[in-house]
Amino acid sequence: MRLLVKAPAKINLSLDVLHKRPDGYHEVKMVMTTIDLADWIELMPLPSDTIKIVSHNRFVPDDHRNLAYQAANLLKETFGIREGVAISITKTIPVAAGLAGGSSDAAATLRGLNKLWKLGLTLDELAALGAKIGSDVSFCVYGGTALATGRGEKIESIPSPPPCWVILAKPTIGVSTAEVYRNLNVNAIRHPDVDGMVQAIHNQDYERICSLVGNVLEEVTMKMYPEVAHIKEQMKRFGADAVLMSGSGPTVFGLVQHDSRLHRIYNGLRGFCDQVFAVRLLGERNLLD
Ligand SMILES: C[C@](O)(CO)[C@H](O)COP(=O)(O)OP(=O)(O)OC[C@H]1O[C@@H](n2ccc(N)nc2=O)[C@H](O)[C@@H]1O
Ligand SMILES: Nc1ncnc2c1ncn2[C@@H]1O[C@H](COP(=O)(O)OP(=O)(O)OP(=O)(O)O)[C@@H](O)[C@H]1O
Repeated sequence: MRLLVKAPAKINLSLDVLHKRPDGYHEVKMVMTTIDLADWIELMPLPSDTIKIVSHNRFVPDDHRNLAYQAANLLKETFGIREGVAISITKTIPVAAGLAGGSSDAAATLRGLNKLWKLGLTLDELAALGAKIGSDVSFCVYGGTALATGRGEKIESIPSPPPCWVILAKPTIGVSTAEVYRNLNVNAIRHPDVDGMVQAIHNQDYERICSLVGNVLEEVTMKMYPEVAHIKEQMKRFGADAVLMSGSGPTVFGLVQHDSRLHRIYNGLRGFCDQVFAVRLLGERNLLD
């Protein structure tokens, strides 16, 4: 049996850092939502007891460093599985972009192998395993929209925001998440209103959602890469309703409700940025199953 699994990207509508923890991670409080920009993971059983990664993207490792490899390996070790699998990854999500591409590939691999190897694990169990691979993996196991706390692995699902377009523009740089967190001064943070964002989503109040978007990592990445600020300014100037950097960046996203404005923003960005996407929010969490 071959299995094809969708691995959607995420954006952070609100991202706050509360403090640095003794274990080196940062305690976060953030609202994340999946978007219809996705990698595809194909899982094929192998006769030998090995994990093989196939990817035609030169930025994606094809060995144990690949997060999808780590997901398969974790299941094999935890449940003593002797079967092999070939994992073919078709990338659409830009790499090292703040969109959780690798994390989503790992989450899709966990969901898919749960079926292929008939493990019968719940999403909560898969999410707990995912947290061992990376902080964003638990959210990606569920998808949809959530309030994430802890180091990002404690997930409370919330309704999805009202429908809108998401325009994404990625400058031609990749960002190291570890470096961005390292450069964050936790004593000089202007905290976004994450609770307000959750409330606005519950109320389906699009204008309020737009007014509350905020990400404390944005300033850090912008200092390192001024092109992020430039893209943000341009996206605002072209008429997006709200504009923010996702995760640790460098991708900037804009929310737009009117189709007419979408084309203007998209074409304007394409004038100076190679990687521009216009997609929809993905909707509720259980659409992934
Ligand atoms: C920026 C976000 O993408 C927002 O969703 C996440 O917080 C990062 O999630 P991620 O890429 O899955 O992060 P991980 O792979 O777990 O960690 C990469 C590195 O980022 C830093 N890190 C990550 C998460 C966190 N809450 N605090 C941290 O300080 C740590 O230095 C860690 O070594
Ligand atoms: N399946 C994968 N797809 C992409 N990158 C991967 C994958 N597995 C491992 N990597 C490595 O992880 C690094 C970060 O890539 P990724 O695209 O996941 O970053 P990101 O979108 O910034 O993640 P996040 O938003 O969770 O911080 C890459 O430079 C790459 O070397």
